[in-house]
Amino acid sequence: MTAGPSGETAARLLAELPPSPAVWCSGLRKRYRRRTAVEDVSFSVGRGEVVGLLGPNGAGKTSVVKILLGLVRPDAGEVLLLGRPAQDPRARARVGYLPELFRYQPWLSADEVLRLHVRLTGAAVPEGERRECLALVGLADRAGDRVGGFSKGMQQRLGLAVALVARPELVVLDEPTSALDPLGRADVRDLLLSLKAREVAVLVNSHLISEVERVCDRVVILDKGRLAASGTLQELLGQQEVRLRLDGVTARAEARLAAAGGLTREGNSFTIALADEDTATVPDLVADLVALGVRVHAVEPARITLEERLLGILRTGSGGERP
Ligand SMILES: Nc1ncnc2c1ncn2[C@@H]1O[C@H](COP(=O)(O)OP(=O)(O)OP(=O)(O)O)[C@@H](O)[C@H]1O
Repeated sequence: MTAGPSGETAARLLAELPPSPAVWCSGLRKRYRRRTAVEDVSFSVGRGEVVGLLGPNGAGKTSVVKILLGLVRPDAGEVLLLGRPAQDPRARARVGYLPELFRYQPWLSADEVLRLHVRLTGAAVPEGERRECLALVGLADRAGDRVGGFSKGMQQRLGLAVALVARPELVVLDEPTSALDPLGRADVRDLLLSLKAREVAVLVNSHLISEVERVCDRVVILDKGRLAASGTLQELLGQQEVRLRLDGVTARAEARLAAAGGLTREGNSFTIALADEDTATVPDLVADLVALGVRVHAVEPARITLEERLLGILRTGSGGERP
C-alpha cells in the first residue's frame, strides 16, 4: 500500500495550483413559464480579469448575473464563485454587487449604508477606508447626508461604493453607468481600470459598448438567452489595424512601415495590421516616417469596432466568422 501525501505536502500541492476562476458557470438554464430567459450558458471570469457581458434587451444578462449570485435558482447548470458554490457565504462575502435596480434605505446616510453592508459581509472595514471608498465614487463630501436626498446618479455612485467597500475579489456590476452623466461614466471607466490594476475580477453588464471596449479584457455576448459569441477583443475584432495616407514614401520609409506589421498599399494609402498593440507603436512609427522625410496626411484606426461586430453577430444571429 502506498502512503498518501503528508498534510504538509498536500498543502504545498494545493498552494501551487492556479487559483480557481473568479466565476465559473456551466450549462445554465432558466425558464419563466414557457419563456426561456437563459439556455445552455457557460463561461468563466479569471482572477483579475475584466469581462463585459453584452447583448440586446431581454437577452438574459441580468438573469445570468442573478443566477451567478445565487439570487435566482437556475433550472439547470452549475456555478462556482471564487472556487466555491454560489450560495456559500464565504464566497458571497468576497463578492461585490451593484444591482440593475438599486434603492438604498432613504433614511440612512451614505456612510450608514456602507456600514450596514460591511456588517452584512462580516468584514472589518475602518471608517477611513469607508471614506476613501466614498471618495473613489465622488461622494466624499456627502458621507453624512441622507440617501433620500440623493439624485439617481448619486445613488448609483453609492451603489458602486457598496459593491467595492468590503474589499471584494470579484465585483459584479449590472449596468453601472445607466444613471450617470458623461463625467460619471468616465469615472466608472477609471474605477474599472483601477480594479483591474489591483487584480480584482470584474463582470460588467452594459449597453455602453465603447466603454466596454476600452476596459474589458474579454466579452461574453448573449442573444435570446444563449451564448452568441465570446472571446478576447483581439479574437472578436481581429488584429488592430491602422491606415495612413502618405506622400514621399521612399524605399527606406516603406521598409519602416513593413517593420510595424503586415503592410498593404493602395496608391498613397497604406494599411498595417499591427504586429504589436503597444500604445507607443503608432506615434513611434509616425515620428520615424516624418524623420525619413515622409509627409503624413492622415492616420486612422482601421479595425472594426466592438459595436459593429456586436451588431453583425446579432443581425446574422451567429457568432461565426467576421463579416
Ligand atoms: N422574474 C421574471 N419573470 C418572468 N420573466 C422574466 C423574469 N425575469 C426575466 N424574465 C424574462 O427573461 C428574459 C431575459 O430577461 P433579462 O432581464 O435577464 O434580460 P437582460 O438581457 O438583462 O435585458 P435588459 O438589457 O433589458 O436589462 C426576458 O424575456 C424577461 O422578460
